[in-house]
Amino acid sequence: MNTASAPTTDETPLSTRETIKALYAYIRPHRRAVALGLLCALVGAAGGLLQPLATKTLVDRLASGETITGILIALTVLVLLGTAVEAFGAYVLERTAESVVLAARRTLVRRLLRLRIAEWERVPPGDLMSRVTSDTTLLRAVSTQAVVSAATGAVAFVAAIVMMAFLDVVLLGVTLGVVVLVGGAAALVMPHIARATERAQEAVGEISVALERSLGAFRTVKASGAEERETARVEAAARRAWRHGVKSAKWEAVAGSADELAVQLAFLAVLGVGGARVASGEIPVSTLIAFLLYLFYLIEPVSKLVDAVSHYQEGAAAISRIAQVEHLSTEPTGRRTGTLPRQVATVSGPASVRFEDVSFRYRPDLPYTHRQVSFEVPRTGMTAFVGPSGAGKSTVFALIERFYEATGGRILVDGKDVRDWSLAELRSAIGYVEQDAPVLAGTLRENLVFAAPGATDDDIRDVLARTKLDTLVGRLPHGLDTPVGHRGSKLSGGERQRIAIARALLRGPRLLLLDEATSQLDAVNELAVRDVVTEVARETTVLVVAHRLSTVSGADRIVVMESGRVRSVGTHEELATQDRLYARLAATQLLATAR
Ligand SMILES: Nc1ncnc2c1ncn2[C@@H]1O[C@H](COP(=O)(O)OP(=O)(O)OP(=O)(O)O)[C@@H](O)[C@H]1O
Repeated sequence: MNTASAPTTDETPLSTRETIKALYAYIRPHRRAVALGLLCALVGAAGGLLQPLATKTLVDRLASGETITGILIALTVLVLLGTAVEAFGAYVLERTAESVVLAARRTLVRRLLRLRIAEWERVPPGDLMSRVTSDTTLLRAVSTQAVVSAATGAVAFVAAIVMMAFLDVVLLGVTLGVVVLVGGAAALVMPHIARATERAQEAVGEISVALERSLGAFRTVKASGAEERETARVEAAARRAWRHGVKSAKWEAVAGSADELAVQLAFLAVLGVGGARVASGEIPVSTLIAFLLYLFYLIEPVSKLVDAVSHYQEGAAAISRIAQVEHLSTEPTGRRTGTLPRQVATVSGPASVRFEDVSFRYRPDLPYTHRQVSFEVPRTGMTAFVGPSGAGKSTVFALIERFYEATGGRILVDGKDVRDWSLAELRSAIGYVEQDAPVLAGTLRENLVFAAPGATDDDIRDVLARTKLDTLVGRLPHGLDTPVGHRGSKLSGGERQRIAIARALLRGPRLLLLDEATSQLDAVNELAVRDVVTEVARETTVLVVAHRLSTVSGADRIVVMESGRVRSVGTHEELATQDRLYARLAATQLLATAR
C-alpha cells in the first residue's frame, strides 16, 4: 500500500473566509499582546518614517550654513529608541506566537484522545501526530508575525506614500506605477506557495505514517528482512516533502525578490524623472534626496506585506490541515471519558449484561458482524464466548464498552441501555483486557495503576500476588519502578498479558471483559490466570473470549457464536453433546491449546 493513498481526514481545504475566521479564533485570546506588538512595531516604523524628513531639514540647514548638532542628536536618539521599542515588540509577538502554538497543540491533543475508535481506525496515527507537531509549528509565523507585518506594513506603506505625496506628486505617481506592476506579478505566485506548503505538510504526515508502520512492527520488519524496503518507503515520503518544500521555496524566492525589484526599478525611474525635475528647477535637490530616502524606506513595508501574504499562504495550509481534525467525530463528553475513579461509580456489586437482537456492522460498506445477537449474563459467574475466528466474539466486548454503537437492537448493562449510561460511568464499571494486552511506555507501576490512579500499595501488592507477578517484580532491578520499555518491549508475552489482567483487576471492575490471548501463556502462567479469573468470577461478572478448553470448562455458561450469530448457550457438558460445532471446536481448536 502506498502511504500517499492512505485514508486520511476530510481533505476539503478551507475557504479564505473560513481560514481567516479560524486564524482569528487562534489570535483572539491574545489580542492584547498582539495589539501591544503592533503598537511597538508602529512606533518603530514611525521612527524610521521621520528620518528622511530630518535628513531633508539637515540638508536644508547645511545649505543655509546653520548648525546641525541638535538634529544629529535627535536623530541618534530616535534610532536608538525605535530599535529598542521594535525589539521589545518582536519579543512580545514571538512569545504570543509560541502561546498560539501551545493552545493549538493542547486543543488538538484533547480532541485526538477523545476521537471515536472508528475515526482512530480510519486515520493513520502518524498523520494525526504530524498535525500536532509539525503543522502547529507553521501557525507560529502566521498567527502573529503575519498579522502584525500586514498591519505595520500597510500603515507604514500608506504613511510613506502620504509623505511622498507631500514631497512631490509626480514622483509618487512614477513610484506607484512601478510598485503596482511588480506587486501584481508577485500576487500571482502566492497561491502556488499555499499549494506547495500543503503538499509538503501532507508529505511530512506521510513520513510519520511510514515511520510509525516500520517502528511499530520493528521485529517483524527485521525478521522479514524488510529494512531496505521500509527505509525506501520513508525516504520516498521524505523526498516528496523535499520536492514540495523546494517548490514552495522557489515561489517564496520569487515573491520575496519582488519587493526589492519594485523599489530598485522605482529608484531608477524616480532618479530619471526626479533628476529632470531638479534640472528644470521644478523641485529642489533636497526634495529629491528625501523622496529617494522614502523610496528606500518603502522597502521594509513592502517586504513586510509580501512576507505577511506568503506566511499567510503557509499558515493557511496548516490551518486547513488542523481544522480537518475538527471534522473527525469524538465521543460525547459529560465527564471525562473513562477516567472516573472507581469510588465515584454510583452502583456497586457485579453487573449484569443482556444483548437483545443486536445487529452491528463496522461500516455501512461492510457486512454485518452481528446479526440478531441475543444472550443474557446474570450477575457474577464466568461466561465464555467461543466460536470460529471472525465469529464476532471480540466485537461483543467492543459493543459493551461502547467503542462502537450497535446498528440495531439493545445492549443492557444492569438492565439499562448502554446508550443511557454516561460513557465515564459505564467504562468505570468495566475492566477490559484486550487480546494483544498492550503495555504502555513507562514503569511497571504506572502500567498497573493506569486504569485506577488511586490504587494503594496494598492494592498493588494484592493484585500482584493474585496474578503471580510478584516474582517478576522481585527480579526487576528497580522493582515496580522499572521501566518496561515502549509497548512493554522488555517483557514476555505472558507477562504482558498478566500485567493487563492485573491492571483491569486494580480497577475493581463490576464487569471483567477478558479477551483471552490465543497463545502467550505457558502452563504455569495459564494456571495462574485461570485461578485468578475463577476467583474473580465469584464476586464479579466475568466475560471471556475463550481459546482454551481449560477456560471453557471452568465457565458457568458458554455462548457459541458463528458468523455473527449466537448458535447455542449452555454448559460445556450440555454443548459437547448438543452442539456439533462446539463439540468439534472443543475437540480441535480448544483442545489444541488446552495444555
Ligand atoms: N475494527 C474493525 N473494522 C472492520 N471490521 C472489523 C473490525 N474488527 C473486526 N472486524 C471484522 O469483524 C468480524 C468479527 O471480528 P471479531 O474480532 O469480533 O471476531 P472474533 O470472533 O473475536 O475472532 P478471533 O477469535 O479471531 O479473535 C471479523 O470478520 C473481522 O474481520
